[in-house]
Amino acid sequence: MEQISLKALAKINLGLDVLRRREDGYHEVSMIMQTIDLYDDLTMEKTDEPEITIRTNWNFVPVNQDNLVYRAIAMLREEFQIKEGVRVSLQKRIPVAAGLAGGSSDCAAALYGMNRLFQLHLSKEELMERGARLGADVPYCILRGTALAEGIGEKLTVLDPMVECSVVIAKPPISVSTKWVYEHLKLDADMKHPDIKKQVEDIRRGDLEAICADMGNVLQDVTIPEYPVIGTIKDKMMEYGAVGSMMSGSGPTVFGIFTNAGQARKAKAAIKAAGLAKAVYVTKIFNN
Ligand SMILES: C[C@](O)(CO)[C@H](O)COP(=O)(O)OP(=O)(O)OC[C@H]1O[C@@H](n2ccc(N)nc2=O)[C@H](O)[C@@H]1O
Ligand SMILES: Nc1ncnc2c1ncn2[C@@H]1O[C@H](COP(=O)(O)OP(=O)(O)OP(=O)(O)O)[C@@H](O)[C@H]1O
Repeated sequence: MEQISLKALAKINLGLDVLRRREDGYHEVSMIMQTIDLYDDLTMEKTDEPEITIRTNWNFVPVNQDNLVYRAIAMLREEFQIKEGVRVSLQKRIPVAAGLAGGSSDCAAALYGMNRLFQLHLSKEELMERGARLGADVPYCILRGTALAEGIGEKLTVLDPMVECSVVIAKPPISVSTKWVYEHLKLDADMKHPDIKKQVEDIRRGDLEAICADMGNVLQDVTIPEYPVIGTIKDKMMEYGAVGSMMSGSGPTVFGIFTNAGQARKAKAAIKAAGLAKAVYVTKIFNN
């Protein structure tokens, strides 16, 4: 095989709790991860020249070692002493620095692609282990589907598949650094924690109303006061018939869960018309 084309899918967090801050600055979390049908296209091709080259449609996305795709390829090339180079074409669609794991998912796809292109015979678990070195969300992006993520996000338990539904994604025109959000989180006794265990049970029962009622993301305590537009988009989603709406990951993207695709399209139009976000998509849950 000389070339491979892959879909790098985005995720949302249906629940996100932070339990404690570790000595190294990372946080112990308990989160419910869900893949959605919004993706970047990644094509990887073997080359004789021993270089990694990345082309992308979005000029603000780095194409050097700052790109997680580059790091994934470099890591496996070194480990397996690969002489050939890799040419990558990356068609971005997932908003960047948005809380949708865009970079992490591209990275996961690159690890998967290297394994196939160079027949490295790594198992999924072995790929996930290597992914954890590049980012907390990368192992999940290799696993995909509905999962509980613990530890710093790398300890994964597969859950029952999430109820099929429409998902509206709206990214307001602000960039939020994940590091900054975690650093500004106040882990005190007043913090309201979502009940992740209960939400796991809601998913098992396939009860969409309950899943949405139990949604919670503690990182919103940091982002909403700083960027009130996040709260305004949530309100708009609810006004237009969402069963639930919340910020994904460290934000600023807000997602809305809809049982009716027509309502989802109307919510998208309303968010755009109100000038709350330009990057608005109607997509759906993606189960493996
Ligand atoms: C917000 C989420 O996207 C939710 O899924 C993840 O928790 C973040 O995952 P990620 O972007 O893959 O995170 P990394 O690239 O590994 O880390 C970025 C920064 O986020 C902070 N970070 C990340 C994960 C974690 N469990 N605790 C943290 O404190 C650290 O300051 C780190 O420097
Ligand atoms: N393949 C990539 N696509 C987009 N950005 C990337 C990529 N690789 C590295 N980056 C860098 O990573 C930063 C964060 O982008 P990314 O889209 O991964 O964030 P995110 O959606 O917040 O992810 P997460 O949900 O994991 O926090 C960007 O500022 C960008 O410069």
